[in-house]
Amino acid sequence: MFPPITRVALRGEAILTQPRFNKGTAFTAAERKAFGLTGKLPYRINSLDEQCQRAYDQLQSQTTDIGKNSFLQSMKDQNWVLFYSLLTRHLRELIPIIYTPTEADAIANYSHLFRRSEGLYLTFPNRDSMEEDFLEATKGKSVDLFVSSDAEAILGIGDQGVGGIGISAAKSVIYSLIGGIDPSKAVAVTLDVGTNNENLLNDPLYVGWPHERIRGKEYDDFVDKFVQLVRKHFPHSLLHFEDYGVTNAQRLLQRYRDTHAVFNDDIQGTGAVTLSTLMAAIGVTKSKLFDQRIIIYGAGSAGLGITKQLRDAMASIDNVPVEEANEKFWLIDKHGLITESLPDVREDLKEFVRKDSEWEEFQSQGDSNSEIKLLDVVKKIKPTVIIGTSTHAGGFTREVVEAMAEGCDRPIIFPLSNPSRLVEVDPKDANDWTKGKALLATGSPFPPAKMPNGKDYIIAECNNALIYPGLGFGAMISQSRQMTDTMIIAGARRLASLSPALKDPDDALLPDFGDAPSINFEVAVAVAEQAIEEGSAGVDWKKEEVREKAKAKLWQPVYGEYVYDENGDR
Ligand SMILES: NC(=O)C1=CN([C@@H]2O[C@H](COP(=O)(O)OP(=O)(O)OC[C@H]3O[C@@H](n4cnc5c(N)ncnc54)[C@H](O)[C@@H]3O)[C@@H](O)[C@H]2O)C=CC1
Ligand SMILES: CC(=O)C(=O)O
Ligand SMILES: [Mg+2]
Repeated sequence: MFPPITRVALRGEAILTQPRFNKGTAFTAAERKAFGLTGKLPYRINSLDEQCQRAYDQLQSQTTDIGKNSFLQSMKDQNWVLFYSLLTRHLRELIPIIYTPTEADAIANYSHLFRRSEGLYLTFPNRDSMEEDFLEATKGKSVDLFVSSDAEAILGIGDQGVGGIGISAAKSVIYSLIGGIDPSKAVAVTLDVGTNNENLLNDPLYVGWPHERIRGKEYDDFVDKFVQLVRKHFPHSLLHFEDYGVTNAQRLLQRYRDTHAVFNDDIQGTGAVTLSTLMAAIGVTKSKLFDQRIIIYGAGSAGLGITKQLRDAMASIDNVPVEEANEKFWLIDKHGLITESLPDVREDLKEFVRKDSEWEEFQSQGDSNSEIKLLDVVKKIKPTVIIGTSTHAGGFTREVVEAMAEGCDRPIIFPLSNPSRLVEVDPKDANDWTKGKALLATGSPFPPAKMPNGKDYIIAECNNALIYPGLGFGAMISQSRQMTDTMIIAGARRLASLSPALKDPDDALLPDFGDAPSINFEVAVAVAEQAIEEGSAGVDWKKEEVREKAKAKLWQPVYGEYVYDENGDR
């Protein structure tokens, strides 16, 4: 339960400008007296409902999504309970404003929209004072969660330099809104190691470090200094990595995952939510994971994370050797199908490289035309599943989709690139071109498509936000020292079990985003139960106790009663 009484050491202007404690017109008469606020507020005392109504009316007067995003950003700077209450009451409507797709525009325009600090800015030229900066930002806090980004690959919009704080802050808000994590225990961090985005470097108003990205040992040492500060000062916290460039993302996860509870959302979160969605889809097609032939279009962080997650699940659920499961994947990147003879293939893709001998008819065409294109692969292998994580808008052309539909009864098509404008195929088109047979999920929200029988087909939102808050909350409440693969699979299986398509095959593959809080709670329970069962947990709970304990730890946006105490919180 929310603590009924909070002891607060701030008075007057100081409490009104502290968003964690500010209640605005909802301060009671007794609180106004105790905190020196009687002359600082108008007479009428409002309820939270009334405040939400007023804030919602004000929000509606904003005519653009980016205007609404800025308005909500200001609200977050003023009053957390009101901000999160308003979002909770209008979840489906407002998540796209504070997250994908609108947040992508806010990040791209970060230096022009800048109003005030959103978290911890660790900047390469200030590396010598990193510990002081870190301690200043975390002073007096018991931090459970750090959400960090170096902004090299923000959503599908690439390198955004210091604007990366926007994705850390948005992901952190989702943790509180959907995952029930107390926002006072979370810190959003940007590691500003420069940017290679020419537009930002040439922008006189750019507020980040205007320098090309540092690489190699200097980069590694800088990140390591940050990770070691997290480990030293908050050994039980979860460290979330978001939107790092593909090479660093994989390396950092491998480097730290045995020593701290680290989590890469693009790799592990996306892998998990896609596994859940695919499990729901194969429930409809009544087939096994191992029966699938899967094309991954865009072999970056998300593409490879999904591939490995699906491969591991295939191996464990269908009990097949990993090498055999690897054979079920065809990875395509910007130079076509990844085959033995393709130059400069990343080391981490090597397990999934296809043999040249299987593709000779395409490779004999010579030089640059020898790229093996998506359509070639679709025609030859007749995939049952095609997943897009390429940022290539429209990459799943009509020809591709129709060719796929010729090769299988219910094509499973997940164009997952964000924001919406980068989707590989508009789900409405994929639905029309397959005459309503495709089983669809996208990364950003899309309106329903019309089935041939006139009914709406709801497009599932296969976005890691439907699962990562629960994965994180589960790991945190169980005080797990690691986020293990088995904990992630437990969360993914729980999410899959909640799919509406299990009851009605014409229904959405995933639960509605409006239900994300209760869905993520179920995920968290599954993760914590698994952590206890396998011995990863730091708490000595019994599995049967997890649900009740988790409920008691959920943060909720409601006003508690405040008492002035000079030794209280500030
Ligand atoms: N729905 C979800 O939950 C998530 C969606 N995503 C989305 O997936 C996309 C990729 O994100 P990351 O993997 O983090 O980026 P990334 O930069 O690591 O990967 C993108 C990959 O696509 C490849 N690519 C670019 N153009 C291509 C083309 N024309 N054909 C084939 N491949 C091409 C790139 O070479 C790169 O390997 C983004 O749009 C992102 O928003 C990412 C994470 C989660
Ligand atoms: C959803 C997400 O993490 C991404 O698009 O990068
Ligand atoms: Mg991401």
